[in-house]
Amino acid sequence: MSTPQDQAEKVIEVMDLRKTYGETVAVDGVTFDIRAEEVFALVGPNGAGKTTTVEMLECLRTPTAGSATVLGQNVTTDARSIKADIGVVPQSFHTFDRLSVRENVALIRRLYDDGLAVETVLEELDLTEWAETPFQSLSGGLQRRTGMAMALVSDPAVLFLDEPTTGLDPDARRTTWEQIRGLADRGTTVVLTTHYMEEVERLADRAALLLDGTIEAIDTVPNLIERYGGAIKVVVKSTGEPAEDEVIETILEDAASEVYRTDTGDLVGHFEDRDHAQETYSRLQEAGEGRAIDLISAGMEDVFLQLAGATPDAGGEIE
Ligand SMILES: Nc1ncnc2c1ncn2[C@@H]1O[C@H](COP(=O)(O)OP(=O)(O)OP(=O)(O)O)[C@@H](O)[C@H]1O
Repeated sequence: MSTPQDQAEKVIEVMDLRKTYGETVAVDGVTFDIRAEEVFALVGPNGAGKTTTVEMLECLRTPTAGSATVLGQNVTTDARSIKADIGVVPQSFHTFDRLSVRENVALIRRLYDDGLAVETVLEELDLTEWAETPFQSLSGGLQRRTGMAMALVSDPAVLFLDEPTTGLDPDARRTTWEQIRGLADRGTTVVLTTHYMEEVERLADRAALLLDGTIEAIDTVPNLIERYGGAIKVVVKSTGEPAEDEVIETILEDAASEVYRTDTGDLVGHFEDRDHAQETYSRLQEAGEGRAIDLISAGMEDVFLQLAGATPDAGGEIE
């Protein structure tokens, strides 16, 4: 049965795309599509093939085999016109470091016949206050934001962001998420690569998990979590007095599909059903009289753990 989402306009269509560098298979035959106005995340640890995949879509690398279209145009034969229609913010990008934010954005604007007014883009990304500041004097977060402004001033239908918040502090990361979400809400299709699972949960409509050049799973974020995230957990923190846990333990034993005690003495119950977990959590709170009890939902970290056997650290490594 086709759903409304299936019928949404496909902005990018990828068929059995492959890229090898000598003996190294970087992308091993991936097939997926990206729909209009969604935020689509390619996730995976270092070396999974995320950058190579998007660089083929950005027409920066030639596929070894397979095919891909961006806005109906072929990445191998229509590179010039695709490049004119997309915006790209790589992890590191070229600017004139001594020129101001406004001057850098204006320089890019001049390369295009059509596009947005420089001031509009600066406002959209909350950069007006920094417009006169030389690029080299900006914080990492503002430099990244200037890169986004430079990519957006041509008014692209699709924006590619390579690890948009790597190296940013939590505040700058949250601001970036809000701005990216805002762009998608106003009609830009956003394709991003990341190894931050929280970023995927906060930002992405759909995600594809890449491992060793192949797609292990692809779906909406809630569907991925429901399918691969595993149990919802209710955790009753230890008081150091196991005798105090009798009533609590009985409630958990009766309700949960599995109950165990951690090394630190916390009691953990697993639930498949959210409502059942919530109801048990409420009963435990009543019975526990002020005991610390947590209801922990599954998330993308759990999805990654399930599919890759480990979660990536801040640097994207999973060893
Ligand atoms: N120019 C290149 N020449 C040779 N091998 C390459 C080249 N670029 C990437 N690779 C290899 O291809 C594989 C996929 O790399 P890619 O950069 O696409 O992964 P990634 O998921 O984007 O990783 P990261 O998060 O580190 O950017 C890796 O084994 C990498 O070493």
